[in-house]
Amino acid sequence: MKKLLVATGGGDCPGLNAVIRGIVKRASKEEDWEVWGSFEALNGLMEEPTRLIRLDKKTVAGIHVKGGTILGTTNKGNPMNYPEKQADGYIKYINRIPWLVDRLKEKGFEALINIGGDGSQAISQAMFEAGMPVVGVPKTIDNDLNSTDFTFGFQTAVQTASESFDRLVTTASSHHRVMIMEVMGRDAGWIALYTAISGGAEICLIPEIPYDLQALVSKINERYVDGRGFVNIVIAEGAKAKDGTITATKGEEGRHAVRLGGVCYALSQQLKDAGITADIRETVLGHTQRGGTPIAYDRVIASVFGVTAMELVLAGKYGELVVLKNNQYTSVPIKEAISAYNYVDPKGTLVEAAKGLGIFFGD
Ligand SMILES: Nc1ncnc2c1ncn2[C@@H]1O[C@H](COP(=O)(O)OP(=O)(O)O)[C@@H](O)[C@H]1O
Ligand SMILES: O=P(O)(O)OC[C@H]1O[C@](O)(COP(=O)(O)O)[C@@H](O)[C@@H]1O
Ligand SMILES: [Mg+2]
Repeated sequence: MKKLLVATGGGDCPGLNAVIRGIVKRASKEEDWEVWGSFEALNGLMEEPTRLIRLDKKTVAGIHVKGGTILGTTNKGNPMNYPEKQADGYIKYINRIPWLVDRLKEKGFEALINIGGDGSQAISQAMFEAGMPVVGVPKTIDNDLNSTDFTFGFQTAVQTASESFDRLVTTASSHHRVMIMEVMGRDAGWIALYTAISGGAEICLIPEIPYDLQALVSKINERYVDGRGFVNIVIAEGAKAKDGTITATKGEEGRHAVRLGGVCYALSQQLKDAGITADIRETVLGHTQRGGTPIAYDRVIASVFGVTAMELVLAGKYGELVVLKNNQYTSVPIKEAISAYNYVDPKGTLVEAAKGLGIFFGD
């Protein structure tokens, strides 16, 4: 029997279970492959005793509709830069990739499918370069991974954000308020842009287009006559004013350098300081965007990604990331996918179309 290990890394996202099920179902058609899962990314493999689980058709039955990941995940403790406490209490960062590859082989694994975003796929590439046969599957609600039309989880996050946006519109109009809704996305404005178009926002602020505060004030004032009117703003967590800075706190040890969040409060204060007298209310959607059951579109992408990833393993095509490119399921070298970040193009057709709909980007 050949053994395959599956891991889910980075932030969770709707559709992870559908990928796991796709891999297992496709593998079960083969007589010589056995699928195992590692708990909390590769922590399950790194720990002693290991925390690994045999995945068969029974284990994965019906899980494609469930949010989160049955394997659990982590976005800390990067094995490429692993925090190791020394005897004197000092934390030393070490590269555990060669050790991990040896460990996988020692446990009898012939291949690894690593499901994760840009951060996790950098780990996949490092393991591949260290001699491990790896296939990557792109996940993230942020859609910030290059080389794929979409990552699964993104459309579900947009759906959730869009439904919340609709609710904020009715209360904004009833109270003549300025509503600011903050969505996730790290350094990319994809969730904000799609939500703004879907919901019909007046203003959409994204990291790729730093906003001019005075222009925003004028736009808001245009919407008010004799103190009556309303404005709905969608702002991406990574957005910032021209000459301004991002709103973030220091990341925890061994994680991203910064933790984004709270930009809607910063914007609210900036608008008040700039003379906006209308009531302003702020909503941070936060992790509601990451939780819950995947919408049908994400279930389809995730399920097909799972099957495609297993087929790459069967074909011995390693170092590849499964992608959806021009509506075709295919793969690209992981190295290529992580070589660039997928930003919204400020001059692209989507932003232009949004402007055509009257959405203001603060530029
Ligand atoms: N297979 C893995 N084993 C251990 N840790 C992992 C693994 N995959 C991801 N991680 C952790 O998650 C981090 C990436 O998280 P993050 O950037 O939030 O997610 P994403 O991979 O979706 O971009 C990595 O830097 C690492 O700390
Ligand atoms: O759950 P945490 O650690 O607070 O992370 C929040 C971050 O994770 C995300 O939800 C998803 O990012 P990843 O896909 O890179 O994990 C970001 O949109 C957000 O900035
Ligand atoms: Mg990421």
